[in-house]
Amino acid sequence: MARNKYDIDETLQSEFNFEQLKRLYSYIKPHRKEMYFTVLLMIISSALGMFTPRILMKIMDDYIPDKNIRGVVTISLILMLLNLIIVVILRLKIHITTNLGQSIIHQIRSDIFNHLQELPFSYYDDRPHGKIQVRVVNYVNSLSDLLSNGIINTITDLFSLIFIVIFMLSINIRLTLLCLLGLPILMAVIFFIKTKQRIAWQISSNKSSNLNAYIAESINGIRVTQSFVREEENIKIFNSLSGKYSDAWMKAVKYNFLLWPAIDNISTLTTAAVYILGVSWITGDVKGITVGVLIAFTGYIGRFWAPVNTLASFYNSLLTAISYLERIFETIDEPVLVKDKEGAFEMPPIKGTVEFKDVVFSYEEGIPILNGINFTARQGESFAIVGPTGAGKTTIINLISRFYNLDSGQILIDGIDINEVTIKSLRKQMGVMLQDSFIFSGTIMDNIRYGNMEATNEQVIEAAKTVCAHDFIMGLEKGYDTEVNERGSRLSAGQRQLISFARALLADPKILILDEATSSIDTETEILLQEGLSRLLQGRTSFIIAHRLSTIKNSSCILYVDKGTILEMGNHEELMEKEGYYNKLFISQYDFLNKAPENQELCQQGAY
Ligand SMILES: Nc1ncnc2c1ncn2[C@@H]1O[C@H](COP(=O)(O)OP(=O)(O)OP(=O)(O)O)[C@@H](O)[C@H]1O
Repeated sequence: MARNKYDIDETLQSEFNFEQLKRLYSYIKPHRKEMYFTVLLMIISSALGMFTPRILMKIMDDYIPDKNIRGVVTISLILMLLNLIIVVILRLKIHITTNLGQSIIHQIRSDIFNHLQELPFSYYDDRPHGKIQVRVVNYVNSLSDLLSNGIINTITDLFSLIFIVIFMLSINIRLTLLCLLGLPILMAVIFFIKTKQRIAWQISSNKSSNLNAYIAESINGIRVTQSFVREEENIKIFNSLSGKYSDAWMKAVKYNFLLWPAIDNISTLTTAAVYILGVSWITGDVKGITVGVLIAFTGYIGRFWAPVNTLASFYNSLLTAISYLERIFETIDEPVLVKDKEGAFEMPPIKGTVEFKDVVFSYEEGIPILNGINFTARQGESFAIVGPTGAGKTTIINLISRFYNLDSGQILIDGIDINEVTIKSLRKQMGVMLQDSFIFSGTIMDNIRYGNMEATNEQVIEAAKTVCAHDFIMGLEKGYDTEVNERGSRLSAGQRQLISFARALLADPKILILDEATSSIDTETEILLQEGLSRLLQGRTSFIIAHRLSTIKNSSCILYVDKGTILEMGNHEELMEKEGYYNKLFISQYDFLNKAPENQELCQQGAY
């Protein structure tokens, strides 16, 4: 059972997790030199900006009363120069930070994707693919603003604040203290909303994940949806999920929006207080407070609240980012359950003996799927596995490639326990054709070559010829260079199977695993294919699952499996003689097919 579905929220972390920020820093660390340089530039720019109100104060209090026009002109030129330097610094900062943000994001995205490549089938069995996708793309992108601007702006703004307070103090201590009175009020607001805001963002990220999971599922299942006229139902589900996401987002954003009005109100109140008290202090002849001082001071007050605003935004994006980081790191930390054991060695060139010894396996704890499987397939033998649907056939062959870990027992290849060797060296020597013959976007040639990246074009064509795929490929407009879409939607199911069949063969494996490899291939092609297939199986150990029993009649051994147990084992003749499960299955299939007039001719040809 899937651990997670599109309508089930993922669990939330209950605490603000500083560990995630520490880990985020490990991505920033390699770029710290550029970061320090940019912060330095920004500090210079902000320090330069601090001089403007002071210069204005000088004009108001000295040059204008003295009618010193030369002084005004000189000072104006200095101001222009300062602004020019600030603009150049800002341009440089934008350039550096954008590159920086993107490199960090690229690194995080690569780490998730690389890890996803390692994760076992069980990880993908357990959760909707849309929820995985949203982490790699959307969540990582959401960090972009924080990484490219947020951190640098915050450090710079902290310095700006310090400068501003120093400048303000240097002008007038009394007015400065009046202005700083607003800060504790702001702190109280932040403290009040912080936990609610974090949880709101976590919920919002969950809802977006659910929505993405459903969109991915709907796109994958669109053919079934349209066949069963389920469009309206789907739209309803989509609208409900989308609505929940919008509501969650609005709620989270509302907390963010609480901060800005709070800052605005506090800054307006303190500015008003500075004006009112400042004017009354000027008229009351309080020492050190002049018109110039008041004008310069209000200039600083404006600048004081701007960085406070940025810091509050940073705090908001930090909380949002933490809800995404939680998911991103969770994916990167997902344990690779099927991995090389310490001291694992390279699988020597496989000869082909495969032995199952008391293999017990379950996908989920407590629900055994295989209950002690025992058999030995010797080098070059072809083993067929038959049985009712859900019997455990695919599970048996998936274990040979070690796609899952066993609960107990052993699988030995040439006498070596497959747990003892590296997974890559094991899988490289096997040709596997899974039930879902997946086609990647690219050319037909690329798709077949997936089985052996070093294969030449001639080898690819040879493999295609062996599995009777060559003729239909040559019939496509560009032959082997014809582009196919992901999942091979422009190919028929049988054509897709032939391509993945060729792909499996190209690896020239000593062990060949074919799960329903020929189920969608028409019977006439299959008759042709049988010949190629029997040539191909020579010298290789093969495991074939086929519902069409004609395909496996000539196998060295047939395993009849039901409910995770081998009920019968032997070749076709032996099992037919036994008059047990296999015999019953064979006769019922033969009868069924023979009754259909169009099949009679093919039956006589031996296709069934
Ligand atoms: N990823 C999974 N997680 C949990 N249970 C699973 C998983 N895959 C298969 N099963 C269960 O394991 C049992 C055996 O499945 P398996 O795919 O091996 O059957 P099969 O004999 O190949 O069936 P079919 O002929 O229909 O392909 C089934 O009961 C199935 O429900």
